[in-house]
Amino acid sequence: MSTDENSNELHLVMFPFLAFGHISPFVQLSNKLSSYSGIRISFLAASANVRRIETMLNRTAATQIIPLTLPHVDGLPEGVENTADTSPATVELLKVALDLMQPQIKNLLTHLKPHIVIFDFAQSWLPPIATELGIKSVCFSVFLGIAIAYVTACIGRNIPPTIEEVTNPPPGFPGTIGFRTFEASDFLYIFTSFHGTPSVFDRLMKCFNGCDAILMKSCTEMEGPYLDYITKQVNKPLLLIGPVVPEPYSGELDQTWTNWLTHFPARSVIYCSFGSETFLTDDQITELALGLELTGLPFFLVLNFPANLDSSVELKRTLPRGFMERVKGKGVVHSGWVQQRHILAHESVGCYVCHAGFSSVIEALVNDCQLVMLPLKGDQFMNSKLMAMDWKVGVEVNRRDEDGYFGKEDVFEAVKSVMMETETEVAKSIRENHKKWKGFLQNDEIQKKYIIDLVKDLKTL
Ligand SMILES: C[C@@H]1O[C@H](OP(=O)(O)OP(=O)(O)OC[C@H]2O[C@@H](n3ccc(=O)[nH]c3=O)[C@H](O)[C@@H]2O)[C@H](O)[C@H](O)[C@H]1O
Repeated sequence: MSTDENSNELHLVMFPFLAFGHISPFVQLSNKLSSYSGIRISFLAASANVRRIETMLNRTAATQIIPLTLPHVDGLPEGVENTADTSPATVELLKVALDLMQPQIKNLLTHLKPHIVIFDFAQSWLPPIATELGIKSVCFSVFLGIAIAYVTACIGRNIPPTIEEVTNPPPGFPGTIGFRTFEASDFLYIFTSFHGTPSVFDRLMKCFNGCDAILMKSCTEMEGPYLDYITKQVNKPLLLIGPVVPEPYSGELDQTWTNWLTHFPARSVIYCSFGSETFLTDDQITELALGLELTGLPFFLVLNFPANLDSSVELKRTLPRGFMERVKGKGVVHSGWVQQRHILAHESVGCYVCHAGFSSVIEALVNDCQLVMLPLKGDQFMNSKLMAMDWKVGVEVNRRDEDGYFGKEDVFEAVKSVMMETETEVAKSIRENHKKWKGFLQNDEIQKKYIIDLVKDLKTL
């Protein structure tokens, strides 16, 4: 592809799925690229999401946000335009709305005339539209290579795999990482069709087949064998962003939390949270809360609930009886958004119990807290395996194979292994590996090199 003869400018359209877990990596990518001269970004966003994106996207003269109108879909309340604002019952209707946007997107692309449209897994209808308009399309995976590799292992199947097939790594799959029964059962979600729309697997395959290149939020140092495996499976150019480390939030940590955290000795507090849209079941909340109490360490527990529920009612309903009184002065439970990057950077925080959302684990690694993972859905299982079994930078809470049940003792044992038994070989090597990856992730030169190469790759697509 050749850029505009006169300006040599590369105009990119960004088009993420309607979820902030997806919008955020598209914003990170835009911010990395727009810091280079000659890159123009048009960021497509459903109207209701624009204000929040404005606070995240570095605005330059060459960056614009273009509001989209989400078509009406029966059952999807007006103004609900991202997964965090839906209820579990209506979340899949967002894909119905997205699919109805094809004429709007075609019209926009016709007028914007970008060189490349960078799009998400759900917009499987986009590559043919882009090709028809003479625009290159790049499918950007916000998931790690290891998760995508496992999906591409199913290429060529006429019917979805069975749970038994998913639990065993397919021939040629790098390493020995396979799924447990409850993880395999969760993985089968990608083969399920809702409201008559294509399954995630079908969408992803159409995206991969139709696009000009696949862009991964990863790099060879982090996931070389998995990226090689994907390349073999999809037979498309694989572009890499490199190690993407979220930019630190500006400003200070809220005074209330600073005051609370500062009460405790350095590296003693457990921060426990599950990202932007992962919710625990009642039983999981009970066992987690009791497990944290059992450690005897101070803790800051963040529990969120689907948008259609009242979180204060849910907290009262789900926390064990007498729990808040027993942990008074030592533990806090909060519902709602917190300044996670500030919290992880606070010197009192020594352990992060989390869902293994990729941004969250990276944020833990660039700080000094120990990583205890409790993955609950989708790519989180694979992210956690990469961290615990490949990189060996943290531990996973032990679970029952058939249904993923964990008890308070399992939470306690996992925390104990990294926070109290610090002289064991395992704990020592976890700390060593953490240090190594922290150095790698903080190396600006490596990050810059990947972005420079990516810009070159995009220009020559
Ligand atoms: C692709 C999708 O991303 C999802 O990610 P989610 O947004 O939960 O988690 P992270 O990647 O850790 O990202 C979460 C991001 O939100 C920030 N944050 C979150 C909550 C809060 O209260 N305050 C914060 O600052 C946090 O610091 C991080 O930067 C899931 O894994 C899902 O499985 C995956 O498919």
